[in-house]
Amino acid sequence: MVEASRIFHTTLLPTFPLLHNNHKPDSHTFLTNFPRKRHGLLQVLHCSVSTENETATKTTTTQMTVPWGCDIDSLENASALQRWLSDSGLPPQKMGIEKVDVGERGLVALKNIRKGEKLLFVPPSLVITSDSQWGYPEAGEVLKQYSVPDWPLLAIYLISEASLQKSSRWSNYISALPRQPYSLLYWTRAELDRYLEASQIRERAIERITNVIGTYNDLRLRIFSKYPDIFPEEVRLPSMGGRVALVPWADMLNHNCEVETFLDYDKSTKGIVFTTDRQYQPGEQVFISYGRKSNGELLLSYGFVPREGTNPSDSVELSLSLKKSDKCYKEKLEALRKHGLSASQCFPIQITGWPLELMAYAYLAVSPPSMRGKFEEMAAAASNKTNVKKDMKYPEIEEQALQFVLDSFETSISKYSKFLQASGSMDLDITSPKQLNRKMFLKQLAVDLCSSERRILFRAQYILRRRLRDMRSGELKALRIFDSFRNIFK
Ligand SMILES: C[S@@+](CC[C@H](N)C(=O)[O-])C[C@H]1O[C@@H](n2cnc3c(N)ncnc32)[C@H](O)[C@@H]1O
Repeated sequence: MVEASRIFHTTLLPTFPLLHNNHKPDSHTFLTNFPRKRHGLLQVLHCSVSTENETATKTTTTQMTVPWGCDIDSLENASALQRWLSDSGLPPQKMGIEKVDVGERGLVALKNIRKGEKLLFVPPSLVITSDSQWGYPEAGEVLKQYSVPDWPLLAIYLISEASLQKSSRWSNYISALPRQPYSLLYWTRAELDRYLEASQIRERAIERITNVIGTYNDLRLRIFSKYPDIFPEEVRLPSMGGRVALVPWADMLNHNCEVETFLDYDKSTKGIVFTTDRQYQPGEQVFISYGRKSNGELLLSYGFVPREGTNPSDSVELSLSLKKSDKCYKEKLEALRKHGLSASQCFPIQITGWPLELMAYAYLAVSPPSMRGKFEEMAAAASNKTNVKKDMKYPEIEEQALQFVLDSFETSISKYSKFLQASGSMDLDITSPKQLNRKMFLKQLAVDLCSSERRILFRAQYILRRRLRDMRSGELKALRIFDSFRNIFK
């Protein structure tokens, strides 16, 4: 549970237009007028994941939005949250919310903090889980009756509570959430295609969005349609990041790639804690780790990209493919499928190297028909099965395999370079200043991500070129020695 409580609202909630009738209209999210009192969830469920025009075009001018969350750099709501948490049982803290250089708002040490010290102690009563009490209990009961998994349940819970506004127990928390998350879940398909064409993270984002939509459609068919009073037809759920608890105070902590400390449940105090892995002076920002994630994964889930070269867990996915013209294409594909792989496969590349599985795939891709007896073992070594020998060596095709990998690196690098060169002059297709900020920001995130991914590929390219050069010059030397021997024995 607590493992999963590394919850970050940005993955769970989008911009959040709700039904209400006495708030300022928003330029890109609109809501229908609905009587608030009777149907808590009716209001709740007329919300949309979209921050794009899509929403506006489907709604009418009489619709209004309820403000929710705040600007990411707003301290006012964050301080109100801190006061409410203290009043609700959060023990005195050695950290306070402040404006910070990394992550806009964050938790900053108020006193000296020792290495190895436990911090936070958020009691279970202040953690949002699938067992939390619903402000609108009918909806909770229906969802539980259908055993809805934790993450969609929590997302619906938050929507529901947000619609209750001040009368929700969590209103201070909800008001402190950043209104505009930049995780890839909130990028439109056009934005993903335009800015992340070079990066494999685009596919991951599309996959995850498809997953969320699939879950929503499933819920709609199975549950919402059966309870139209509670869940009306127009329901649209926000994206949901697959987390199972929300920890209000803890999720003010920003991520640092070099920090090795994660949220945990402390049995003795029955609270959510983390143990510092370094000391902090007063005024220093305190960080946790959101997990050992690549820059692409951080952008995907949390909407930020760490500074280039600062993430030791950074990696980029390289796609390798069998050639359709390969005489043994069918046999190779069959061998791959047997081990859960396909004709096109992604492998993670780090600045320190690439996995053995990638080389095994490359061996298979370049091996001639005379090696068909080895296809099976090559495919097994390329798979993520751990009980097979991975460090295969086939000296007779090693050079071709390395060249094949190098070619794949170079194809990928040229895609990144094309995007990065074009990004300077990219027409953003903007119709409003608000959109301009968003587009500029997304473009910058894409540029940062692509630069860091290309950097890893450049390094890999350099290593491979050297390896091939050494190999070829070694062969040349051997050939020369062989020739001189031949001359001696002539
Ligand atoms: C759990 S919240 C942390 C609190 C957040 N800064 C706030 O003001 O609400 C996670 C969000 O903080 C920001 N963030 C966290 N770590 C960051 C980092 N290292 N660099 C930039 N932004 C970061 C991202 O917007 C992320 O989605």
